[in-house]
Amino acid sequence: MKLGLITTGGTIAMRKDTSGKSVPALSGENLLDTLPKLAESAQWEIKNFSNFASCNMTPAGMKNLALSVNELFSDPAIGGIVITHGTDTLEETAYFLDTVLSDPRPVVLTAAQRDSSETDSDGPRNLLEAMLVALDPSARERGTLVVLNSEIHAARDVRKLHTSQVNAFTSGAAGSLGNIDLHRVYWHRPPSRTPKLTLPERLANIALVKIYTDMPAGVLEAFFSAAEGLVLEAFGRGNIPPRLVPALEQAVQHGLPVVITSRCLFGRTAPAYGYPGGGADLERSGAWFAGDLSSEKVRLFLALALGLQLPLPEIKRLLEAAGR
Ligand SMILES: NC(=O)C[C@H](N)C(=O)O
Repeated sequence: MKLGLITTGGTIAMRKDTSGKSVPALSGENLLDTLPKLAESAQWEIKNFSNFASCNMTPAGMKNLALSVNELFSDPAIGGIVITHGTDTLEETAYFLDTVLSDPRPVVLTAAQRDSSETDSDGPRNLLEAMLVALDPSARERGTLVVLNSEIHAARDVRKLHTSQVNAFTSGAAGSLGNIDLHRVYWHRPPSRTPKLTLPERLANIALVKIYTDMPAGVLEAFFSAAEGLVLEAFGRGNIPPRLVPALEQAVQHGLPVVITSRCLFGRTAPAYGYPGGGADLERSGAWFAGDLSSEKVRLFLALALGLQLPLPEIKRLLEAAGR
């Protein structure tokens, strides 16, 4: 089968420099050279999209990546696409692609936590297993997938939880979609359906603000002029210090969508508390809730939906469906 390989960079494509620090080094061709089995098992169409650390990825870059995926898929002989990416922002790119891609063929993101200079780098195995998933006929129509450490994750659920370990990625309570064992792909569950959006001409500029104890209202207000929408990463179930509520209300009155997420890694936000600054107070002030979708993913969803100029009530409905 013919597969596409799009390389964007990340530790998987890095090597140690003379000072012992990891820096970008390998092209797509170099990556395939690391494992003869990769070259044998598929015919590859390589696209070296970029070679940077994933702190350089942007929503505009994700949009270009989506266009590159669609361009590769215009070849009916391509059965699936593997994308290599840095782990730092991988879950964002995966979610963006999952939201805007509609082709049933698998798109599988993979990465590494240890660069290619390490004798026990996780890159070659991750790349090989990502290829096995992309080649698997039952990987079709499962949305954008993330393969690391022999696990297959759904883009909407996956998060990087550890800075350095090879088992850094988890899907929390939702669990992984499947795994790879002795070069065989096993599926545990279908992915949950998430709303799809078309690619807008322009992506809206959304600020993600982490709320902290004793945060001055002025700090929050400083974001209003800089953004077309706000994601407030609140405490717990979705609560903020009461003195920030008038600022939130003001943002809503200025027409900015304000979405409450949580600094808790797992579980849903909800307007469950009735005290000042509690979720019910925020809902009354016009804020929206997005279930268990992470702050970063809510930001991308808003950037796409506002970019499409969808009416705000429609965006609220879609976001609630995205957060389930
Ligand atoms: N493991 C990695 O890929 C981390 C790297 N800093 C990146 O995101 O590009």
